[in-house]
Amino acid sequence: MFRGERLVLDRVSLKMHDGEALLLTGPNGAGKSTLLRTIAGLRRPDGGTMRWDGRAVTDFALHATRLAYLGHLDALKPGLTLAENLALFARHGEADLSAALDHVDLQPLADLPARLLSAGQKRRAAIARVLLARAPLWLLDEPSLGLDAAAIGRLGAVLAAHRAQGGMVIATTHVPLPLPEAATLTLAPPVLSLPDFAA
Ligand SMILES: Nc1ncnc2c1ncn2[C@@H]1O[C@H](COP(=O)(O)OP(=O)(O)OP(=O)(O)O)[C@@H](O)[C@H]1O
Repeated sequence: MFRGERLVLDRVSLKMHDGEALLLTGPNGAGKSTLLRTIAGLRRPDGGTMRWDGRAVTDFALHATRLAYLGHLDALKPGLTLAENLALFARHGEADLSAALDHVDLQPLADLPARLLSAGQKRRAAIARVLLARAPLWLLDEPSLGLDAAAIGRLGAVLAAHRAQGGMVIATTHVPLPLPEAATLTLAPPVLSLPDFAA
């Protein structure tokens, strides 16, 4: 996988089964987010194959229905309330929305305009959105970023519940995450060459 002129990921291979979790680690610039976005179908690999249940992924619209992606941006509409924002993703009704808010302890803020949420509250809202997707594969880019200790505990609970139901989790992180028995894939530091600094 190239980013610009630079080969960022090369000969990376991974396999996941139901209920498993994988931590992507490595220094800044190693390609963790790039790998996660590639698995999410948001970037096309320059080489290699991605398979789901043994079949090459070619229909990326279908692939998108299998996963929930949590990136660095919160993607909340600032003028809508938290509940209105999440309702856009609650395909299984109000009870589902309410349960998701409970899981991240945001029920009391449901009617607050999203622009008034703190950074950690926005992160919790993004986790609620992941829950609402009801997808088997969760792709989480630094999910604990900005979360306080209590919120990290609740994140651990939702991750465990997801895996107990056969769900899979791939998460990038620079800090320990509440993901017991997760495998770890450590990406190598980026190789910087003179052309990287040119122009
Ligand atoms: N839009 C872009 N164009 C060119 N190169 C990019 C672009 N975005 C990222 N890169 C480069 O791709 C490499 C991998 O970036 P990536 O964001 O995947 O790393 P990361 O491991 O997630 O880093 P971090 O720990 O800082 O989040 C970096 O060297 C970065 O400079």
